[in-house]
Amino acid sequence: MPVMASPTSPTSTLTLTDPGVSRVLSSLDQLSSKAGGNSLDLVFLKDLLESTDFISLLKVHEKVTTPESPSLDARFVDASDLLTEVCDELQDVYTEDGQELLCLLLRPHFKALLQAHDTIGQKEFLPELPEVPHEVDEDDESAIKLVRLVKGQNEPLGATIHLNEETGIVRISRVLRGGAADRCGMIQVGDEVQEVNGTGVSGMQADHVIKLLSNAVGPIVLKLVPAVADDEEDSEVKMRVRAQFTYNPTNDQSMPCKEAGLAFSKGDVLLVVSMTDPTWWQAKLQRDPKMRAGLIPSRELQEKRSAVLKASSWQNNNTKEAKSQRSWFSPRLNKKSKKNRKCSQTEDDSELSLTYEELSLYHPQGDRFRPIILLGPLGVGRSTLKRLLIESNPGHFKSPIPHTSRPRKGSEVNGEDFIFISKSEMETEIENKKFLEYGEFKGQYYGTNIDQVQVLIDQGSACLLCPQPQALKVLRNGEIKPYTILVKPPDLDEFRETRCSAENANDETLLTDEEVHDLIAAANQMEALYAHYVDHVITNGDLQRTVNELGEIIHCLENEPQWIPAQWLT
Ligand SMILES: Nc1ncnc2c1ncn2[C@@H]1O[C@H](COP(=O)(O)OP(=O)(O)OP(=O)(O)O)[C@@H](O)[C@H]1O
Repeated sequence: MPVMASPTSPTSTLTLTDPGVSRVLSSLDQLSSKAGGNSLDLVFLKDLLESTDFISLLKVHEKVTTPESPSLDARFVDASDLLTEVCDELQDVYTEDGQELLCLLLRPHFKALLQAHDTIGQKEFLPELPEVPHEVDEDDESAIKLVRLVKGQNEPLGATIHLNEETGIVRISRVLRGGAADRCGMIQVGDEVQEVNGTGVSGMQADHVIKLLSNAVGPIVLKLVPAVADDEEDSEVKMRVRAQFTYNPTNDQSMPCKEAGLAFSKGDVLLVVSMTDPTWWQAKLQRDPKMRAGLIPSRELQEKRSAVLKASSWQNNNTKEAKSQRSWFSPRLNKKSKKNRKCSQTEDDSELSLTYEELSLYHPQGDRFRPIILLGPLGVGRSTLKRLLIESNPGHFKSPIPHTSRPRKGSEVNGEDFIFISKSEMETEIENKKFLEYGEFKGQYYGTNIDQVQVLIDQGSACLLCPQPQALKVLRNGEIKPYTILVKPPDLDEFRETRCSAENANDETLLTDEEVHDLIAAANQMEALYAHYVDHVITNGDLQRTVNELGEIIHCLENEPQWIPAQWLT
């Protein structure tokens, strides 16, 4: 039997072929002549580079890294059969050596070894990935990426998809950590899936696409249109959250390093880049993603702090009662209001644990539009803006039909002007918290029922609402998915200028300077309290400009993906 030379054996015939190492050796020679051949370090290094161990390692490295290196396929995979044949032959050889060899070959360990060799030799360890097609549709202007990944037989793809029923577009909606899709590192949330192993998925039923993906085994080629990246930093973002509180690290006694803290305001969207420390997360502000990450209290820490705050405010119940009855109107405007508006929900935010609200990407659904809430103090102009939007596109924008307990008048049509129900029915619905808000006028109820909002969503209209802020608690859920715009008044000068030049301007509509100051203060206070529910803030100065701005915001809302509370999508 041939005896293999050990790599360290002095009889080894290995020679150095690596040009890089040869260059280093020749420069060592030059150095050693300059150093007079005395430097021990140089001698040591030269010996090391010329040692057979090192040269063997280099050869191994070269083999592994050379793409053209011979494949690792087994030469033959029938060693067990060969063994049987050899043993048969040896039965007839009666020499001592022949019998000794037969004994050796018949040993169960040897047989098992050859069986193992054959089994491994038949396995395909390097999966044959299908060729990425060269021909790309030249008419298709969108950039595409072809992702090849290998998934085990019972292994899920590790990504969820979302089918837009209107457009038939299938997108990646989640990539699960550590799954096959995540490991390949090329699949992002929002990518549009065009083909799976050459089969087009556009227009396919969602369950067919899921089946196609989950049934595919081994190598899979996905043709994807990359999602439009929000920012370059996206890949390092672990979670996107909206802050429900304002934070200033300089006032935080337990912050380990105040300079490393990140200040943010209620409503700011934060990109959390590290959550490894259970007490202090690292985050950036979405509006300034290029800045370095700073420390923020983790959700766990903030929940504890918020529980302590809640306990102390609970002792002061009377103050809370006063807050829940807060009026968003200056006294004169309040008197002008015909109805005394109330909300089904009167809890204050102090009831909530104010930490972070996790956000997920939501893709517009085509024919289901998110209702738009115009928030703002009375007199800022929300009804006017709502009316102008409806006039601009009456087939699209709608306002829910209000309910009333008062009797129908002459030409009024039930279900068009109002939904007429009895007082007791209305009281039951109020009890059941079905009204976003309701009011009493001359002993009769008027109110907006949440079901009417749902009716508009289901019929494919863009529902416009101008409720009091307390109604947000009824509206903000996964069924309704509202988009909230805070309408603020401009400063006193611009307010004067724009309101005086309005077509309907008269002594009744024009506010005194004091009332404008009250209005501005009420808007600021509303922003301070509800910023974490607000998606956009606009200033209602010039009327036409504000209507145009609203139109643009709503156009984006209906056509572009948006970040919404993650729990609305579960
Ligand atoms: N941008 C604007 N320029 C000029 N006048 C405006 C503007 N916006 C609103 N107005 C006028 O201000 C007055 C108050 O507006 P509006 O009634 O729409 O306020 P509101 O906040 O909706 O209050 P309410 O809840 O009572 O309807 C109206 O006379 C309206 O015509």
